Amino acid sequence: MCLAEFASHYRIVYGKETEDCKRFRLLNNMGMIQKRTRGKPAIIRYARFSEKKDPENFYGRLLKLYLPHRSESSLKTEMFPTHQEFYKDACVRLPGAQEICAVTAIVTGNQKKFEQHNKIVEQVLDDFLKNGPVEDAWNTFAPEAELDKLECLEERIQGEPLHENEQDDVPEFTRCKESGGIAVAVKAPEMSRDSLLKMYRNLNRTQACTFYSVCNWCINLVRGLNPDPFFYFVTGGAGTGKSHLIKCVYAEATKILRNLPRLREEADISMPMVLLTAFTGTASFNISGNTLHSVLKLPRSLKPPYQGLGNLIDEVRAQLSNAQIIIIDEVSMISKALFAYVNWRLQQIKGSKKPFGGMSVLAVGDFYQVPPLGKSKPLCVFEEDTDDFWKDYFQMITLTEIMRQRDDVAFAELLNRIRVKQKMDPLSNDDKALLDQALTDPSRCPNDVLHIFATNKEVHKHNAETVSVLHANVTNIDADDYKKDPKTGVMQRQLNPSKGQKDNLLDTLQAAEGARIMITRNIDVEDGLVNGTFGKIARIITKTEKGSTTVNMLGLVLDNPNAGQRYRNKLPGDAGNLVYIERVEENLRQKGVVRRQFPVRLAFACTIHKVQGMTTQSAVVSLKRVFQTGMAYVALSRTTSLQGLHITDFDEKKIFADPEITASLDSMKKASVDSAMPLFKYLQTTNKAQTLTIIHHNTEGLPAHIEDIKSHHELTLGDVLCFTETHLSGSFVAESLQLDGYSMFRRNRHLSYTNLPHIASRSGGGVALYVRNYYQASEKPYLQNVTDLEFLVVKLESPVQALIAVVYRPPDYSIGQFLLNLQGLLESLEVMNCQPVILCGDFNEDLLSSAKKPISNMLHSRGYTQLVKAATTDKNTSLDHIYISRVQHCLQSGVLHTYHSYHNPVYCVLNPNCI
Ligand SMILES: Nc1ncnc2c1ncn2[C@@H]1O[C@H](COP(=O)(O)OP(=O)(O)OP(=O)(O)O)[C@@H](O)[C@H]1O
Repeated sequence: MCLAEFASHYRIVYGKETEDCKRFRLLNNMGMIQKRTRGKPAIIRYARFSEKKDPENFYGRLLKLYLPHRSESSLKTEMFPTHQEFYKDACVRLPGAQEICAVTAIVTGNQKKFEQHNKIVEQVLDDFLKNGPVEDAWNTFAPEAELDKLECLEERIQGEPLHENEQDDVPEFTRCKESGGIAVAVKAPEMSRDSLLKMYRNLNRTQACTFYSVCNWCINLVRGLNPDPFFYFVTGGAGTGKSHLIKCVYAEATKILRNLPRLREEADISMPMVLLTAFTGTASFNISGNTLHSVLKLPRSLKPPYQGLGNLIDEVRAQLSNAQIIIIDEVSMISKALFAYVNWRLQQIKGSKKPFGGMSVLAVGDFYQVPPLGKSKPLCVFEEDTDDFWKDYFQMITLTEIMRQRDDVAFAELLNRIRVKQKMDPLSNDDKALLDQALTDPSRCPNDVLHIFATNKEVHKHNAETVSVLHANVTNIDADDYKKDPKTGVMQRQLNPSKGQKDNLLDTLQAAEGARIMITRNIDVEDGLVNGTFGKIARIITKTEKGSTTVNMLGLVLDNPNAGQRYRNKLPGDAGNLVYIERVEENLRQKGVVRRQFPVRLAFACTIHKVQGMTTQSAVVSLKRVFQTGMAYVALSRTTSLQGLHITDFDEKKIFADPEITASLDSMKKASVDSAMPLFKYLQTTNKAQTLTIIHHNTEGLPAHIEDIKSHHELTLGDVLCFTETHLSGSFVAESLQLDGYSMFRRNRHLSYTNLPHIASRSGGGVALYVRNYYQASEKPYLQNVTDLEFLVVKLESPVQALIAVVYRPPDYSIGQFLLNLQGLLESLEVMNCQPVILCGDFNEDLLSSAKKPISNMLHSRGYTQLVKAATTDKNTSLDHIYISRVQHCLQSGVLHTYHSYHNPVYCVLNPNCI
């Protein structure tokens, strides 16, 4: 007995009314069967369950009992009005009545439980059968879920590009170009090296660790070391600097990867080495990237089976041939299906079965913010029966320092708590008191500040009200609708727009010069004209034709001054900052109607979904109709300070995170990026007061890099900083070259040579030494028999003793002569009778090469040990050395990272107690 067969007899067995079957099917189709359990469908569920285990199951036997001997008509005479009566009868007739009784008891129990609202359900179903499905049917049961559904549908429709061929041809209309290209270039103006350096300097410690980890991977790739791809997930609360980090990683990784031998020789370096992508147009423009869909040419429907690229494959392969890393921003908005597609697509493009085609992935986002559209679970939540690339590969890095609200620490900390607050968790009294400061009566909220609501309905209402309050001259711009004449097949212009359309383009746009607006369509992703770009209307341009006047262009001033470069200077007489947009065209849901309208809406207010990723000075946030996890958190975290935040309709229950997210993030693998800062890591576990840390760094110019040095997280941990290639000249030392808390000693190149004028007269070179003020230190300037050497010696007198020398050997300085002079220096150091002696510098002798190493050999022969074992330059050479006379003093040594010099700093931590 199969289930279908049983179900087809079901009506006969219960025979109450033939509508039952229809209802069952409807319920089933609506996916409501689990929730709307009535007695009968529930029994079908049990049948399915027991059937699997035992083909000779209860229902099978029931049917054998009732059906084989009777015709359908005789059965009908034996209809049972209720389950109970049917079971009573079956118990008497069927052998094994005990088992049946047990099942009956379960069924009766379930019936009581599930059928308690039977009457209401019956009524609703009758209504449903009579009137068909109502669009917001769920509203009665779950208003929040319905809102969610409708909003998501709307957002999705707005975000999707139209297919070229979907349009009916309306005469004389040129559509705006949809962007579909590959992200081969940075979209917003490329940042200057100076602005990038400023951003690198500002990286906080975790941001810097991540930055260096990725850069290090790139350097290893360039060095030919074939490192395994990385799969990092960078997360952190709103404003913790995820986008800032992405921009830094993208720029530096691209710079390093340009040196890949393969690229240097033959490849076209205009093709991207790093793919910079995000799910939405706004998020991609924010990071100067492109949408994931357009970069990987993903289809709209993600349903399996996987659709390959077809004829496009060669073109896309060529365009992505250099790509080594893909960065995906706002990954929390990406569904599992889309993520799986990204994997397949990259495998196809790269012709490799390795995960993501062998590329490294930097996924960035915050799962505590607004979740993916529709029903899809967030990527990080593990599900048994779906491909889980996330759990298998990704390692998490958490940014904790809030950068957006860094000047309002109390507010920043409050936001961190709100981010993870569960629905039933109460806010602490302190947090309540802090939020109380932002509670504002709606009538007292400033009109000219962005209002943030949960739903589109609230947004539309606020916009309509505000435009008439703030602007006297409001122009109503009706949509131009065209409808096909069924007789002639010609598109006819409609006198009035079709009203009540739920489409992307408005029936009537209320426009006014000075009014805040938001673009609602991806007009040009590369140029920043995307769904979610904010600005204001500056000019309304009309044209008159055949006596009727229509608006044909809007001149906008966009909040992001970099956006819309390609849409400027279209009309004489403006300041060049206006971005002109025209109407776009769209098929309405109403069949056969094509609409032309400006893809903008008023934006005195917008939804929470639209403000994700935005930073603003002030905003009014209404929590009234918040319906989803993370929404309140996103809304409340937009302003840079609590002072700029106004909250209306406060309800702490509206602030809630998804517990599944907390659980899944807790169990996620953590990336050990702190190994990118070995010195910091080591000193964290050590009593710093009992160590002496010495760092050597070839700065490639102290004046050019002093700011990089001051902001370096590990250089500033050194007690003694030995610098080579200071590039200083003259006797004057700028104040900016001083380091807070350190005393500076220096020796310029031209003072260092007496017999080698060709070196002395060259710019560059030079050495300097900074000693932390905690130590009493003195320079040993005049050493007998030491000439023609760029060196500096400082003696630490107390609280510990050590003799520290820094040396620079220019690459063209002959080895023989250099060795002689170096020997002179060592002899002078030895007679000072101070141990240990530490000699560090850039010797331009590669310890990793197979060539002879006369300098290190000579030092070894005099009892010195070289401490640095790894490469110290981008080219995998080890030119920067630290020699120590008594190796037992060394606790730790290694190489640090920088972005500003070809040379990486080298360090050692010594034990002064031993000294
Ligand atoms: N290291 C930094 N130094 C200086 N400013 C920073 C730093 N990191 C981020 N910021 C600034 O803090 C603000 C928020 O940063 P960003 O947009 O990168 O955060 P986010 O984590 O991407 O936020 P959201 O999750 O809301 O999108 C921005 O104004 C950014 O310029």
